[in-house]
Amino acid sequence: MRFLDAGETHGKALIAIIEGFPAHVKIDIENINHLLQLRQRGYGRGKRMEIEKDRVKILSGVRNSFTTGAPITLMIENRDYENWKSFMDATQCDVDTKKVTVPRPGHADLAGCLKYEFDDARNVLERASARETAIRVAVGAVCEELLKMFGIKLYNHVVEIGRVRLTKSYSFNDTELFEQALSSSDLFCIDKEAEMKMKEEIDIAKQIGDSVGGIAEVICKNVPYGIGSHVHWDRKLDAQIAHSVMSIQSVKGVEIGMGFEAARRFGSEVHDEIYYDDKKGFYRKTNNAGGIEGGISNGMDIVVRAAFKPIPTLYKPLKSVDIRTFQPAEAAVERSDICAVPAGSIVMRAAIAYVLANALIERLGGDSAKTMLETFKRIYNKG
Ligand SMILES: Cc1cc2nc3c(=O)[nH]c(=O)nc-3n(C[C@H](O)[C@H](O)[C@H](O)COP(=O)(O)O)c2cc1C
Ligand SMILES: C=C(O[C@@H]1CC(C(=O)O)=C[C@@H](OP(=O)(O)O)[C@H]1O)C(=O)O
Repeated sequence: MRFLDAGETHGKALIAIIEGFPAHVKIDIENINHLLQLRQRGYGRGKRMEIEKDRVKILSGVRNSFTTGAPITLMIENRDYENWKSFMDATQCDVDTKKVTVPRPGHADLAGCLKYEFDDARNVLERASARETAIRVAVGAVCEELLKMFGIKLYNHVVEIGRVRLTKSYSFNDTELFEQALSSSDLFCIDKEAEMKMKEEIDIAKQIGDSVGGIAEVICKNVPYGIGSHVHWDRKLDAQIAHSVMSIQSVKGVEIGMGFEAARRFGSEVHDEIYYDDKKGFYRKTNNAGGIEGGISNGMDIVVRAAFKPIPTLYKPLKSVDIRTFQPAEAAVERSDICAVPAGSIVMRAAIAYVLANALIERLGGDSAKTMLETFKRIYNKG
């Protein structure tokens, strides 16, 4: 399976084409829209989210709610396009107004202008923008529909905002807690006390014209052993997850399981010892590996964390240089999010869902989900 996406942040729409998705998967469009709405939420989002009401349109590959095996085309319209038409039209538009000539440190503006030879960062930021993550969430939501058929479920939540960490301990089996956090917390946080402090952190950033990042976690449950492979670098599941998650705008670090902490411990404190029971088969008492050993899922929960840097656009702008005059200037600012970690956690979930679906298709043979289910039952003795 593969997918391409296209679309500018203030353009007409975002589009994705998923190719190689199996037939016979039931697609509930409201499940996709639900995740799109969650991605729009989160304390610290800016004014743009008041304009957009993301809903997906399925243009191909699905008939009467079931996939046909043909390429699936997804589209999300940008409501804000109406306000930008005269600057964004493909054939004729005003390219001199809304020019961005003072690049924002931390955004793609300067590097993009240098590489693509522009004196207007608008040509870069329109595509670099995390608006693109809306369509990636739609792709991930379609993938989740396939994963659900095999009992695989993904949960996302926020564990740190700026200097504030989650203090409440939790088990990866606390799935109700994760679900509750999604429906009742506007930070997707399982800990009410930490959530209050996280909001304060965002409020402080807002008051002083700054921005703030954080860490989100995704837990994937019921992933069968044996997806991904040790045999080649680009087939390793942990590598594919890291690639997919790192490609999300503003992600600067990805951890699986114990992650960076493992580097600080002795081997005996890190590796999950192996036990065997006639009923359970092989099992572990710990999951520091985060469900992946040697690039292959080992049957434990897959646990991924990502570090999101603070948003680059600051209302109190950083120092920069005008790319036409080379004179010092303050970085550009129109409007911006202050914190996008909750939204980022949904994007992360989608990025991982795509990787897991792809690896499952490879493992089980992916033309028809019916055959996949039969193979699944045969290998794993289920059902
Ligand atoms: C959901 C989401 C929303 C974002 N919103 C903004 C924003 O409003 N303003 C901004 O400058 N950056 C925002 N970003 C981050 C930038 O898109 C990102 O930093 C930029 O594209 C440069 O890429 P890099 O951080 O991966 O190097 C957002 C990121 C995410 C994931
Ligand atoms: C539009 C989204 O996020 C945008 C990501 C973004 C950026 O620079 O990455 C900048 C902002 O866009 P604008 O400049 O139009 O206010 C965010 O709102 C979205 O998440 O759907």
